[in-house]
This record gives sequence, C-alpha cells and structure tokens, in this order.
Amino acid sequence: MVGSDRIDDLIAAVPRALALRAGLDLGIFTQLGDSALTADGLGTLFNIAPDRLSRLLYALASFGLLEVEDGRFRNGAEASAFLDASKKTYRGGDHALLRELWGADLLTAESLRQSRPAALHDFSQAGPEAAAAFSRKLAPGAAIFGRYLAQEIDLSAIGSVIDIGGGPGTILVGLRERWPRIAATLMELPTVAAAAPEILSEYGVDDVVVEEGDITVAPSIGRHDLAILKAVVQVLPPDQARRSILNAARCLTPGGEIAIAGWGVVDDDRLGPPEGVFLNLTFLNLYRHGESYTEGQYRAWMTEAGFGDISRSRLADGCTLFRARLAG
Ligand SMILES: C[S@@+](CC[C@H](N)C(=O)[O-])C[C@H]1O[C@@H](n2cnc3c(N)ncnc32)[C@H](O)[C@@H]1O
Repeated sequence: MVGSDRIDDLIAAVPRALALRAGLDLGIFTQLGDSALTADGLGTLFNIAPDRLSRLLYALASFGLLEVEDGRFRNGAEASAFLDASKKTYRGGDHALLRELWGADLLTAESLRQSRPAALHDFSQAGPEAAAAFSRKLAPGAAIFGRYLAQEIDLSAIGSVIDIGGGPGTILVGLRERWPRIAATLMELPTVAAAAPEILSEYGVDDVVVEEGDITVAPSIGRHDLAILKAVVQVLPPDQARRSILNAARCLTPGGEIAIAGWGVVDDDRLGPPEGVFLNLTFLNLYRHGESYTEGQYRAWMTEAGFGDISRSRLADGCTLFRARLAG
C-alpha cells in the first residue's frame, strides 16, 4: 500500500519551523548564549510565565535546537552556532523578513484565484516608513550575504563596488569586513535610498555613497569595478529585468565584473533548485510581475549586455550566484 510519508513529513516540518520562529522572535537562543537556564530563569528574564514558556522550550528541545538536562535548557550545537545573535555566524536575523514571507505564502491559492498578489509589495510605491521598515528586515541577511560574497570572490583588485537595489546597503558592510579599502556605492530607488544612511550608521558605517536611481532607466553616475544585483532582477518584470542588467553593465569599468545573486533563480527545467522553485510561489503573492527567472534567461540578458565568462554557483545558504565579466 502506498503510504503518505511524504505528506506526513511535510506537515510535521511546519510546526517545527514555527517553533523555531517563536524562539527567534523571543531571542531565546541569544539569551541562553553559552549558559544553561531553567524555564523559571528564562521566564523571569522575558517576563513570561514559566509554565507557558516551558512548552516552547521543550518543543525546541524535542528536535535538538535546545538540549535539556535536570530542567536546565541550553543551546544545541546548531543553535549555538547559528541562532545566537552575538555570534558572527548568526543566521536568525532573517526572522522578521520570514514573518512577512511566510505570511504571504499562506495566500498562494488566493493570489492564484484572484489573479493578483494577495500580499502586494510594490517597492516603487512604498512610502518612506514602509520602505525603511522593509529595509530593516533585509539588513541582517544582506550583511551575512556580503560576508559570503567576500569569501567567494577575490576582491583584491577591486577599487570600487556598487550595490544596485541594495536596500539597506548592508551587503557592502559584510563585504568590507574582509575588504575594508574598497569604495562602496549603494544605488536605490529614492524612498529606499533615504532610509539607508540611518541603517548603515547602526552598523557603524558612514562612508557608503548613497545614490538615488532606477536601474531600469539609467546606470549609476559613476563607474565601478564590481556591480552587485542581489534579489533585484527577480522583483522586476522581464523587460525591466533585462534593462536592469543592460544598465548594470553601463555602471562598470572595462573588464568590470557583475555578481547577480538571489534565491529567485530556477534551472531551465524549472524543477530546481528548491529555493527558486518555492520562492516563485511567494512572488505570486508579493509582486505583479517579478519571478524566479531561468538560468537561460539570465545568461541571455548577460550576454546581450556584453558579459562573457558567465558562471553559476550556489552559496552555502542556497543562494544562486551568477558571475560574469565585461570585455577589457
Ligand atoms: C528584495 S529587495 C533586495 C534588497 C537587497 N539587494 C538584498 O538582497 O537585501 C529588492 C530591492 O530592489 C530595489 N529595487 C527595485 N526596483 C528597483 C529599481 N528599478 N532600481 C533600483 N532598485 C530597485 C528595491 O527598492 C529593493 O530594495
């Protein structure tokens, strides 16, 4: 008889992910740090009744994110490495963004039935407060991506980098932890650009040049050795996606490099990678036109823009990275 293991596994994964989210929302993993605390101790620190909090603590312990011994809870190895905000390897900063994305994901059937995004997110129409709030949600993950990118690309010969559609601009923060001397420019739509300096200053950075612009209309006013477009092409309709890459090429010096990244990329058969396939559903709920474009589409747009040596790789967090270079 055919069992329903696959369906059972899928359904079982959701409550675990939601428990993880609650733990991140409360800051449990960070509060625990390297210590071991009882539910009473944690309850006092969070001002939450211990008998209620302990349900979450045991739930997190049931799948190994926490460990429990003699009523004391401590971080398991993975939580200690990736969910404690005091660690450089922290990955939990995205939880505010995930709240928005998972909320949107619940609306997929509705978006399809209504032929419109049920949780519309329009970057060009967002007011200053909404734009700043969204950039804040992006900031921690973008800084982490900047660190990944700094490990991936040798930037020793790069004098100037531009992060196009960089939101809060914190990719540049992560990148320059390893390559501090590189001049950095953020190019963004006006409302998003306006919010960036304050967020960057919270990361201790005040020397990023913030340039207002629409990459689908014109390139940067400057020329740079590296242009980054992360999670930008995927939010645009196809004709604008193409133009964003054409204009990104015009931001570069001869021989300059482009790094196009995002989870919103799919193989030409559209069956993988899972990040791109499922983010494509999230996009149905958020954007009128953005989507996970195929590798073939990205390659065609880059080739048309004059790029050669096109390569595709996958970063540790599942993000797709295309790299390519203009002729010298
Ligand atoms: C999903 S966010 C990604 C932000 C950032 N790159 C990151 O990965 O955290 C998409 C960003 O693209 C920007 N954007 C959208 N259309 C743009 C355009 N035409 N020109 C410049 N930026 C644009 C948005 O304002 C937004 O900050």
